[in-house]
Amino acid sequence: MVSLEKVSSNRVSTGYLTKYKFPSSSLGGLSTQFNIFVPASASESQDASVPVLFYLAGLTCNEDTGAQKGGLLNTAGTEGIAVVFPDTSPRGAGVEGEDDDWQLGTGAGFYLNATAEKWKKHYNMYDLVVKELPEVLKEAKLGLDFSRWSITGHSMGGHGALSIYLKNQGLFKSASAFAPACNPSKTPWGINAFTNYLEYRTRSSPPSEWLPYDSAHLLQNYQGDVNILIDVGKEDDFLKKGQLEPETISSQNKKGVEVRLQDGFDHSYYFISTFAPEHVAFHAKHLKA
Ligand SMILES: N[C@@H](CCC(=O)N[C@@H](CSC=O)C(=O)NCC(=O)O)C(=O)O
Repeated sequence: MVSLEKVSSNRVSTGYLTKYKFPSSSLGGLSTQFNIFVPASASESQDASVPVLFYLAGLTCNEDTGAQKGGLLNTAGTEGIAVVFPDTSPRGAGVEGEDDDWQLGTGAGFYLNATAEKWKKHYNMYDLVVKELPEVLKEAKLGLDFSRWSITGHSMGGHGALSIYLKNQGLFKSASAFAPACNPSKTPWGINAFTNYLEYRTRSSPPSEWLPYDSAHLLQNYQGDVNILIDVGKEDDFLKKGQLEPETISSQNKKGVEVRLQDGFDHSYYFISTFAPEHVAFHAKHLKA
């Protein structure tokens, strides 16, 4: 039994946003924090259980960023969906250089399991999100139904949401992303992260060890139906700098994938909060089908 400690709780929308912390085995025993919004419908009757949406935030963010600025909770509340906001990396791992660069280390866990010696004890955000956190939440008996689970995220977190969805066929009902890094094995943030976090021996370019974390590659090789919604702002500086490459997804013309380019929007939470209600409604449709 994991010791889940309540840090704070705030009334919002139709329920409460509560912050918890617990020692994470995925993160080498380090304490990690997450926020969870639970709508009132989860506790109205003893056997009520609500569907779950995970929101994965981007570089330099933490468990508060999406909860406070994402604009997801009013629609989640009226739709009766719980929303979980994990942190973006371990904190205080003590790895040399982990606080030197905003694109690597603290705040930049890339939702993968590190295999390189230096990082592998603590930098396992993939296991935290996909395995450990759901188990901790099930044990806590908060009225969540993990047979109805969807995932979304922004930027690095959009990469996390799409790659986790595509790596785990059947686990999630739907995935969505705001300005995701779609092809990280070939774009600067991803190349930097994968070079550091992932041990690789292959001489291919990109190394084959990186491909299980590359959404464009995973979609290319995916057999079966998908439910994916992606929004990207046309005025996003990271789009212009080649970090996102949404055409590596849209050009595949897969049924069930919608990629929308939005006029005038940038990479910020103004963009995310504008489209967040539509993303929550998209997930609600699939979670309640
Ligand atoms: N400090 C950086 C910019 C960092 C940044 O823009 N982070 C984005 C996510 S980028 C991809 O994962 C973010 O969500 N920031 C939080 C916010 O509140 O906007 C720089 O120097 O460019």
